[in-house]
Amino acid sequence: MDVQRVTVLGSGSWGTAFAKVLADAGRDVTMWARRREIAAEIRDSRGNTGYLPGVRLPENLTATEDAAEALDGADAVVLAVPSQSLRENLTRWRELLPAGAILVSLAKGVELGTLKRMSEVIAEISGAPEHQIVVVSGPNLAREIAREQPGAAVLACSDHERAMAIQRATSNAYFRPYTNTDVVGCELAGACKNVIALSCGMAAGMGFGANTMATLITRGLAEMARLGAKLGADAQTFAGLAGVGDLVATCSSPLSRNRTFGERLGRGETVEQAQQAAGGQVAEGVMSCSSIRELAQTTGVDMPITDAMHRVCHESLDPRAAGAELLGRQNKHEWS
Ligand SMILES: NC(=O)C1=CN([C@@H]2O[C@H](COP(=O)(O)OP(=O)(O)OC[C@H]3O[C@@H](n4cnc5c(N)ncnc54)[C@H](O)[C@@H]3O)[C@@H](O)[C@H]2O)C=CC1
Ligand SMILES: O=C(CO)COP(=O)(O)O
Repeated sequence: MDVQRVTVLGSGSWGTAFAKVLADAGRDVTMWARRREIAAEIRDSRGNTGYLPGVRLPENLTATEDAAEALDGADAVVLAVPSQSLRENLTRWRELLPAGAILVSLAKGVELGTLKRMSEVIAEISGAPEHQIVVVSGPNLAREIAREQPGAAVLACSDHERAMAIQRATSNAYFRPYTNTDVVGCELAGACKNVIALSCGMAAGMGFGANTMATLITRGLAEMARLGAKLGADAQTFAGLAGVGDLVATCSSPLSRNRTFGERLGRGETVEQAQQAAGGQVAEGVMSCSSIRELAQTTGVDMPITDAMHRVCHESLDPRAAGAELLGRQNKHEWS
């Protein structure tokens, strides 16, 4: 199975950085951009300054605002739009997807309303079987990868051959992708860590230090892993790149949009103010805290940090009151 021609649908931060990873691994890449001027900038000036300032894109990467043109003849199609817009976007693209193309999901979220993981949404809308869908997860802050800082990722797919085809298509001097067959665990971990990063940002915004961060990261990991166990994920995944790896990167980096969003809330800004400051870029945890909370409630899993983030973001709970509530919960055994 050879993947040479790849289409990336979405030209935001991660879509562009991932397109560069593919191009630097020798693939021919065409990006689709919603805005004509972004497609023109990528094509003509080799940059996407709004999302990745200072990054020069390789010559074997081009862009168009025409989805049909972008998708023509693709061996693999990378879906690089925010989770809550994936259904709507994919519905417009589904007739254009080349038969048999591997569908690669970059989004980290759980759909509001349906509570579906992204690969489930992709299978439903595209009609593709699950073994044709590869999920990318791991500690992948787009700006670091676009600057060619060394990093790794997980490519999860029930079909090892397809995971390996995408592995070959993304391996380069600065990016090391590993394969994994635990699609459920990788997707849940990627979605949940954004919510925990919101909480860490919030704690930082309130002036708290390393102990508070480590507590939120560790107890966040515990609640993510509980949800994963309930939904059939492999426990090992949470100790790997998609679990603790992504959690540590996102919770501790000022480059994370989720952490930054939380930090603004912790400093006393409203959700609307934090949203405005994000300048149209997505902090997935703000929506996923609600869908993950509902998923936890319907499956009987205790996720107190996620519940608190939902109430801060959507029910006007004050971040300090949320912190006090988390500390005031009934005492318990660490692993109960
Ligand atoms: N930025 C990062 O470092 C990483 C992001 N991700 C995930 O990848 C997914 C995409 O993220 P980014 O590329 O960073 O997002 P972004 O906000 O930087 O870009 C989103 C792209 O999707 C397009 N788009 C199409 N329909 C849209 C809609 N209805 N609303 C908003 N944008 C729409 C935008 O025009 C833009 O090109 C997210 O689920 C994110 O969690 C995963 C790993 C790293
Ligand atoms: O998923 C990410 C890093 O792996 C990016 O996190 P943010 O969306 O918070 O920037």
